[in-house]
Amino acid sequence: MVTSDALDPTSADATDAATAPRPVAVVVGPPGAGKTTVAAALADRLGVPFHDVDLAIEQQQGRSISDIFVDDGEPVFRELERDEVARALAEQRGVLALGGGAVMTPETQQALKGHVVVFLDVTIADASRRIGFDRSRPLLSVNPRASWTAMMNTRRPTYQQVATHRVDTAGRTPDEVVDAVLTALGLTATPDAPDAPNAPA
Ligand SMILES: Nc1ncnc2c1ncn2[C@@H]1O[C@H](COP(=O)(O)OP(=O)(O)OP(=O)(O)O)[C@@H](O)[C@H]1O
Ligand SMILES: O=C(O)C1=C[C@@H](O)[C@@H](O)[C@H](O)C1
Ligand SMILES: [Mg+2]
Repeated sequence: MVTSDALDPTSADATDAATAPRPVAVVVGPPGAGKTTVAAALADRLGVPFHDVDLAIEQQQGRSISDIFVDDGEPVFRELERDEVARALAEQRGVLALGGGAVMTPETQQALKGHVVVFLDVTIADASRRIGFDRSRPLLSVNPRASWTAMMNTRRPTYQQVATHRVDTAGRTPDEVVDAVLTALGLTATPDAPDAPNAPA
């Protein structure tokens, strides 16, 4: 399990309202930062559950995020997202990945206060290599590189404001990013988690 008592989801204080159990970490950042990939790998290393808000919305709605944007428009998606983030922050005890734009909703900025929030930083060069800008990202379907850059310029101050930790992903593999997150949070992987480097054979 995690080594920091303050962040241990199974700590004895878990029932105390003042120290209510929370996600070990909430991962934020723009499309292509690697939120889903890194949050899942981090959860594996720590031996805690992984929860992705984008995936949860798609499962709950029974349709893709692209379809929600096309059928109902972005404002409806943002309401669904706001509600799912609030639910996940209240219920999840593992590692949580938010959608790229979730932090721009004021209620979500408020809800993130007091949580451990990791901003995965990335440049346009790495983001475009990673995601290839296919049609599955509705906000990046026209002029993807220019749109991503404008989006990141607008959002960067908010990512920085909501985050308690920033981890640079440039030139790092997902496993190396996980190492950097663990170091930033002062945590070590649980030895018996299946993907821990020191897991028993
Ligand atoms: N550090 C990394 N180095 C190289 N490739 C990566 C890295 N992190 C993620 N990837 C790859 O980049 C792609 C996008 O990653 P991922 O879906 O995790 O990003 P995301 O931040 O969750 O994006 P979105 O906001 O669209 O959900 C995936 O194919 C993943 O394997
Ligand atoms: O950056 C964004 O605004 C988005 C990112 C994705 O994670 C999805 O939440 C959706 O495509 C919107
Ligand atoms: Mg994702």
